[in-house]
Amino acid sequence: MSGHGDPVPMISHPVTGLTGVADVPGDKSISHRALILGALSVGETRVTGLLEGQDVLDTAKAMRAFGAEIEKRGDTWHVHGVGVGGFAEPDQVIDCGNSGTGVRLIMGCMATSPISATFTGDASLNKRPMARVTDPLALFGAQAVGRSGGRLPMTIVGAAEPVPVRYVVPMPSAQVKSAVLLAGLGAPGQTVVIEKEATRDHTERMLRGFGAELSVEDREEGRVITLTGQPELTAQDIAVPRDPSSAAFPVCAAIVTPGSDVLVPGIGLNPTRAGLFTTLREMGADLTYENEREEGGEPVADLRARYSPDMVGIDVPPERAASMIDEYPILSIVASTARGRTMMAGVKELRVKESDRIDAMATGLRANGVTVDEGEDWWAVDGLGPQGVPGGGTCATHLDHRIAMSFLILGMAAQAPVSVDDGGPISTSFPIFTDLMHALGARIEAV
Ligand SMILES: O=C(O)C1=C[C@@H](OP(=O)(O)O)[C@@H](O)[C@H](O)C1
Ligand SMILES: C=C(OP(=O)(O)O)C(=O)O
Repeated sequence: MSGHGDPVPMISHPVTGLTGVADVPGDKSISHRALILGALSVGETRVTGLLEGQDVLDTAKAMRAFGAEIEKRGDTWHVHGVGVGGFAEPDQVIDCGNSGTGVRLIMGCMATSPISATFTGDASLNKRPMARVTDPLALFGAQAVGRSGGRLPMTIVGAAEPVPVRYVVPMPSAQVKSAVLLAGLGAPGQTVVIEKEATRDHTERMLRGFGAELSVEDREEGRVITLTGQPELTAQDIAVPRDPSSAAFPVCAAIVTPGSDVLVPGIGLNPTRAGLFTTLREMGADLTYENEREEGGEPVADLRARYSPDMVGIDVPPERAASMIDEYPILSIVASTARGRTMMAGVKELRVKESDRIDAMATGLRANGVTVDEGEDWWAVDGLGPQGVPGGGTCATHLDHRIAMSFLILGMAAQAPVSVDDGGPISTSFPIFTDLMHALGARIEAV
C-alpha cells in the first residue's frame, strides 16, 4: 500500500559548500525485478542492496499475495519463489501504490497464468495509462477490465491457454517491453519483442541471469528480443547496484551549489541509464568518473561532482531521451542555473509519469522566476546563470517524488528559499534523501 498520508510541506534554503560522500540507495528498476524474478524462480533468491522505498515494498507485498515467501534477515532479502506457472490467485486487491513499474511488470507476469487479479494504486497511479500494457497482454489471451481510458483499478483475467506473441512496442518504454517479456515466460514457444529505441535493459540481463533463453539482435526494424517461454528459472544471489536516477540529485546539487565537492560512490553506469551524466558533461559540468569497474556485469564508477560555474545550455539529443527519462526534472533545474537555453525534445513520455512532468516543472520553475517554453513533446528552459534564479516560490509536486526532490535542490542554489507543497512522495524511491542531503550541508526543513 502506498500509505500516502497528509501532505508534508518542505522548504529548502540557499546554502554553499555541499561536501562529503553520498551513499545513495539501490537501483529501483533492478530492485523490482529482483523480487519479481525471485518470485518466478525455483529456490531461494538472496538480494542485498535492495531499495527499501515504498514502490519496491509494494512489489514485495504483491509477490507475497501471489504466493512467494519474502522476508528480510539482517541486510539480506530472501525470496522463496513459486516457479514460472506457479502463481496463486491473490485473495485481495493488489495495491501498487505510486509505482508504474510495479503494477505494469506484475500485470505482465500474471497474465499468462489461469488466475485473476485486481490492481489499484494511489491517486497518481490511477490516472496513468495501462492500455499500453493490456493491449499486448490481450494478444497472449489475457483480458482486462478497468476504468474508462484504460485506468486502474483494473482486473486482469490471465490466459488459461496462452499463445506466444510477436510485439513491436509502440513507445519507448522499458515497462511495456518488460511486461511483454514477463508474460512471454508463461507462454509456450518464442515470444518476440521489438523496440525501435533501446530502453533500459535490466529485464533482459536479469532474465538471462536467472537462466532464461533470451537473445537480442540489432536489426533494421529495431532491437529484436527473443525469449523462449516456460523456462525453469533458478534462484540467484543479487547485489543491487546503486541507483543512477537517485545519484542524479546529489550530483546536480553539487554542480549548482557554490563551493561544493561531493563523491557519489558505486553508481551503475549502464549506457541505457547514464544519459544525464553525458549531458551534464556536455554542458560543462565538473563531473568525473573515478575507480571505473564492473560489478555483476554492469559498469560502475564513483561519481565526483564539483561546483560548476561555467555551465551552458545545450540541445539535448532526442535519441538520448530513453537513457535519462527520469532525469529531465533535475536537468531542468541545472538548466535554469546555466547560461543560455537548454532544449529538451522527444520527451512526450514525461507527460504520463507520476505527474505530467513537463507541466509540473514548467509551472514550478516559472513560480521561481525562470522562463520555460513547452510543446506536446518538448520544452526549453532559459538559464539565468549561476545564482541567477530568484527562487521564493512554492511548487506543487502532484504526488511525484522527482518533482519534489528537484525543487528542493533548486532552493539550495536560488537567491531565496524554495518550497514544495508535499515532500511525502520522496520515500517512494529515495527514503533517505533528506538525511543524505543534510549530511552534505543542505538545509531542508518540514514546515
Ligand atoms: O522499467 C523500469 O524500471 C522503468 C522504466 C521507465 O518507465 P517507462 O517504461 O514508462 O518509460 C522509468 O520511467 C521508470 O522509472 C522505471
Ligand atoms: C517514472 C518513475 O517510476 P514509475 O513509472 O515506476 O512510477 C520514476 O521513478 O521516475
